[in-house]
Amino acid sequence: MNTELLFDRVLDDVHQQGYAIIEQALCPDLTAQLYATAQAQLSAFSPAAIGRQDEQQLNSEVRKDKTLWFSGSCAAERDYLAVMEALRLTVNRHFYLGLFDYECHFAYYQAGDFYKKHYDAFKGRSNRVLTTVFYLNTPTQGGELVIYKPRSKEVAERVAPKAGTLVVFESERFMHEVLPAQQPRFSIAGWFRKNNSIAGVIDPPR
Ligand SMILES: O=C(O)CCC(=O)C(=O)O
Ligand SMILES: [Fe+2]
Repeated sequence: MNTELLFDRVLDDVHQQGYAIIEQALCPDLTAQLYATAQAQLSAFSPAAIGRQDEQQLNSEVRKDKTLWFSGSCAAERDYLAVMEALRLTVNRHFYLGLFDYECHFAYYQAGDFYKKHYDAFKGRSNRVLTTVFYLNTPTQGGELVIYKPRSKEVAERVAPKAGTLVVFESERFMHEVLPAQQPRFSIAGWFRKNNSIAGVIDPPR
């Protein structure tokens, strides 16, 4: 999909419903290169932490995936970041959200790994405005992303991870979870942030 069409669909769907789910969002070559990049660095992934730096904890009750922050050292990472930068500028032009940067990591869920219901941001406490999830492979079973309706226990969407699918949603509005993976599941989770700082500390630090 060309980026103009992609961005139009993200803008429309986020505007209308607060989230967008777009298949074949990036060219298959780039998706494959990102997948290869993630796999090549597998030994560098580490158990994901939850909470802010001062209170960061490993909580394997809540999430089991392993993550690796982008280093920008590979061409595929830089190409992905360039698309997200263009999306950031487009979103800012249309929604005046004042997004000032984007951070992302690879995530790897092995069979049995999950991420229980959570918000990526809490009203007034975080600077994460928009969440992005981009899937790098297509497990045939398990690992669905479940997005809940705002202030409700009802499911809004159940997304089967599929290589090339991009999901974007408003971080403060949508509770979501990752159901237990049954096969290896690779993705890139990212956040557009606004420039909040709490007690002079940019939040959230890595
Ligand atoms: O991988 C997904 O589908 C969502 C991951 C997620 O919710 C997160 O990393 O915060
Ligand atoms: Fe999340």
